[in-house]
Amino acid sequence: MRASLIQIDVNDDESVESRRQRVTALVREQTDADLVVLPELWTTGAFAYERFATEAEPLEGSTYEAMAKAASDAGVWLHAGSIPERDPEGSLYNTALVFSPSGELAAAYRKIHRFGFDQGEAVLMGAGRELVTVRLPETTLGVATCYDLRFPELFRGLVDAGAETLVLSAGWPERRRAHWTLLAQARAVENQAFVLACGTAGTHAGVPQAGHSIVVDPWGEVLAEAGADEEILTVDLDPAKVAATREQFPALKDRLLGLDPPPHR
Ligand SMILES: NC(=O)CCC(=O)C(=O)O
Repeated sequence: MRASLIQIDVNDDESVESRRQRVTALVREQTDADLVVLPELWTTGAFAYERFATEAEPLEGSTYEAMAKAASDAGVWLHAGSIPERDPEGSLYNTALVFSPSGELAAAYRKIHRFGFDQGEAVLMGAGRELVTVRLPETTLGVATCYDLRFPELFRGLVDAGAETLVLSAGWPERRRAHWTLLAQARAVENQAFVLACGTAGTHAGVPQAGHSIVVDPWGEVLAEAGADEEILTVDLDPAKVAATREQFPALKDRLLGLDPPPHR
């Protein structure tokens, strides 16, 4: 299975419409990939809080339409990153969209853990409540967004729901890049799953982005890592490695919490 992570440069001096067109063209070029992944809130920028309300779209808005068409033009599964979604009642969500190779919406995931403590996304956006997995022919995706990376219980829930490839779109800042790499590897090792984590490059709203999108295998080995600038990171994965790792080193079967206590010896 070939995956391409498109680490987009998200800068304030490019308009949303220009970036949307540029990214659509990049996705359409990925005809050799099975799965294409984009970052979090790449239209506005994950830290451009003042633009969330003005740039918010209905679920089936301009970005949805462009990405659905790009997925079908390229014939790829497309995790289109996330959009600032405005629901019919007017509430905002940070919503990731996944399209099938025929351009159908396969899943929408509203980010569960919002970043900012008592400001920014945490107060502007509503919280998602549902875990989302997507069955592909080669693997099952578990979908998560940026700050979710810090919450291992979410990923364990995705694994319990059948996920073998954990896909994270992000707008992670440079100043916490060490956490990004460490946590991506930790999520892969503890869940014995692939982790595909796609971030942004550039600087928006005064926040330099980490870049360094990363692909980690179920043993925790880094298969590919981007640099700091806009880049397409392409990697070939063997989906059978998940089952092989879980069989050869069956740590997931030794979980005790939530199960019956071990018998007394
Ligand atoms: N957009 C985000 O969720 C940022 C997360 C972040 O900066 C962090 O967890 O650190």
